[in-house]
Amino acid sequence: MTDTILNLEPSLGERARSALGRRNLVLVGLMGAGKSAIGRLVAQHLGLPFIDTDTEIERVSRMSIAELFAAYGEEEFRALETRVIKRLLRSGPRVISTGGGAFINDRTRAQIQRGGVSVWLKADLDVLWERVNKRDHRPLLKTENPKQTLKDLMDRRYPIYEEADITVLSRDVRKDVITGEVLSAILEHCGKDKSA
Ligand SMILES: Nc1ncnc2c1ncn2[C@@H]1O[C@H](COP(=O)(O)OP(=O)(O)OP(=O)(O)O)[C@@H](O)[C@H]1O
Ligand SMILES: O=C(O)C1=C[C@@H](O)[C@@H](O)[C@H](O)C1
Ligand SMILES: [Mg+2]
Repeated sequence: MTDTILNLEPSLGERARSALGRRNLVLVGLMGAGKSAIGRLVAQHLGLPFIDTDTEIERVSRMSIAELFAAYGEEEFRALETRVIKRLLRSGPRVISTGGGAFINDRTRAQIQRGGVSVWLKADLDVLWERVNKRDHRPLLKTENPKQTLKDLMDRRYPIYEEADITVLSRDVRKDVITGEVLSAILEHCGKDKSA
């Protein structure tokens, strides 16, 4: 006789997965918001494959994002980003972490709104700056005053990220905490929880 009690309740991840159904989960937000880090953890809890669009673009082009910007310019990069995201959305469901500018592009945003549930990881300037200033591989931040550039991007982009289905505040707490908040928000947004 064992006194182990099996917990057969579905986990938060399982309930969120059920609520999501066939839809993709798409993380959007500025550089450093945590889209890649949190996206990967959320995908593990949902039991879905994870993909980062910047990584996928680098894989298909066999160039780094910085090289793509330098060789072809931002416009060509955006066109490639739109094509890659369209393909990923069609072959889901999966968790997709997008590059910081993806949701700002009208065509890409419309595709994301059709093919997935979008989550904006919103963060304030100091949190973002703390995270991005450690590395200098981001082409848009190669300016005289990168912190001011980040602030300008926030001013221009935050009204557009606001169109995402879900907003979660990304801040300096454990990644597990943000991951849990994303899963709870999926449950709430998607309404019915079929497995509960
Ligand atoms: N809640 C958190 N607490 C502490 N560090 C975090 C948290 N979330 C993310 N980070 C760290 O911040 C850095 C930036 O996160 P990440 O690369 O996931 O951002 P991103 O939104 O994907 O940025 P980009 O658009 O440039 O790809 C990483 O080093 C990551 O580990
Ligand atoms: O915010 C942006 O526009 C970008 C963010 C990165 O993820 C990359 O997609 C690229 O550096 C552009
Ligand atoms: Mg990323």
